[in-house]
Amino acid sequence: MHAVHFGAGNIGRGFIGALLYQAGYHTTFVDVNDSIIRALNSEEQYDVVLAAEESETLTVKNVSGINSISNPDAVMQAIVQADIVTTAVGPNILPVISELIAKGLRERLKSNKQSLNLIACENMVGSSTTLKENVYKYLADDEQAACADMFGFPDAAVDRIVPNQTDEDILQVSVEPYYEWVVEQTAIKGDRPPISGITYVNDLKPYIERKLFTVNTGHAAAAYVGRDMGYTAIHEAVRDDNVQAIMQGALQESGEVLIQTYGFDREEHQQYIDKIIERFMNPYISDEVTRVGRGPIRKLGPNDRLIRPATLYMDLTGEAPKYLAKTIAAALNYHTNGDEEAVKLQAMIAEQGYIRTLQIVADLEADDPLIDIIMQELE
Ligand SMILES: NC(=O)c1ccc[n+]([C@@H]2O[C@H](COP(=O)([O-])OP(=O)(O)OC[C@H]3O[C@@H](n4cnc5c(N)ncnc54)[C@H](O)[C@@H]3O)[C@@H](O)[C@H]2O)c1
Ligand SMILES: O=P(O)(O)OC[C@@H](O)[C@@H](O)[C@H](O)[C@H](O)CO
Repeated sequence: MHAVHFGAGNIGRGFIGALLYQAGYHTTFVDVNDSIIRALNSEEQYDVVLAAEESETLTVKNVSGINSISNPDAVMQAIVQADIVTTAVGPNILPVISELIAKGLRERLKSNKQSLNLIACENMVGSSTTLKENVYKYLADDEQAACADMFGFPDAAVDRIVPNQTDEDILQVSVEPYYEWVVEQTAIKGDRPPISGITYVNDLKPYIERKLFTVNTGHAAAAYVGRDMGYTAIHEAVRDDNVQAIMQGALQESGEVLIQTYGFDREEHQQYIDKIIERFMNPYISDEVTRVGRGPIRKLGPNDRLIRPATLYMDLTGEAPKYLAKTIAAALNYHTNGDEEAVKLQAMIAEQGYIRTLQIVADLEADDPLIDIIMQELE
């Protein structure tokens, strides 16, 4: 079996690649980072190290790589032959890889009559659906119709904390032991990919929203409030009582939204929150606040981990989402020169002020009450 995976980064190598290997696939990683691609082709394997008191190492074999900038034709051919295509490149990169995927699918329609599933493993609601919409922009109407018959784009939720890597072996990845990969089975074409680590569900929405509005909401609170208070690592930030109080408060608010929307059991949801906070505290992982806070404009988007639960909380309870608002305020104050979006956000604020910037990035109406609530917290 052959897998093509776009994005040989932290989660690509540390999670998806590992599960594909364990399921018996040869994985061709597609990336623009030439050092990683060269290393994959020369080593043909890499280590995934579980960051825990009793560390374990899995050697992921049967891997190779293609640089999509220098060898796009090889990527197209790999898509023609593939049994599954996955991505973990970041939501902003999905439009960038879509043209090449469209070319690969067009080529495949001519010679390979097997169905294919393409699963985007990005932290967003509707990642594979977004990939599909972008891929279809490059296909004519008749090609789209043929693709709709043959190719599935099941949405997915992926959860495993994989920090930026520091080992001198550029392929080695240190990961937390926990993982969850949930895939929407109703959108699958042909047989379900035989990957034992995947949980197939009929309705993905509760799973992706529970993950995004708990793991990622809590993580964002720790990162933005932690950064504001001078912390560099997540496990240190979450040990600060002030950070902890805001993060816990934000998770109670997003939890209320999830419980009211999906009918989750209150006690079980609290256990889910507690487990996640324990994961953030893992002393064997050093996760930088700048990785977790990366892309603040994306994270302040209307459907992302902060604005969406805050809006729903107001709608459902009629109350102010005080702790989510504190986190959003900290996100608006997020400064770091190494992050293009953080620099852009601060330039927008300097030029247009907080209120207008928030309206633009969060797509809020000028009279949305959330704006005032956030501004009060900002002060
Ligand atoms: N790291 C985590 O803890 C984690 C967990 C769950 C989900 N995710 C999601 O996985 C995705 C990737 O995150 P990450 O942490 O692995 O980031 P990362 O930066 O480590 O990896 C992204 C990879 O994509 C590559 N890339 C960039 N442009 C590309 C292009 N045009 N074609 C092919 N490859 C390209 C980069 O070179 C990099 O290797 C994001 O959507 C993230 O939200 C991450
Ligand atoms: O990947 P992002 O930028 O959407 O979010 C940063 C982290 O919260 C995220 O990568 C988590 O580590 C991951 O979602 C855990 O499953």
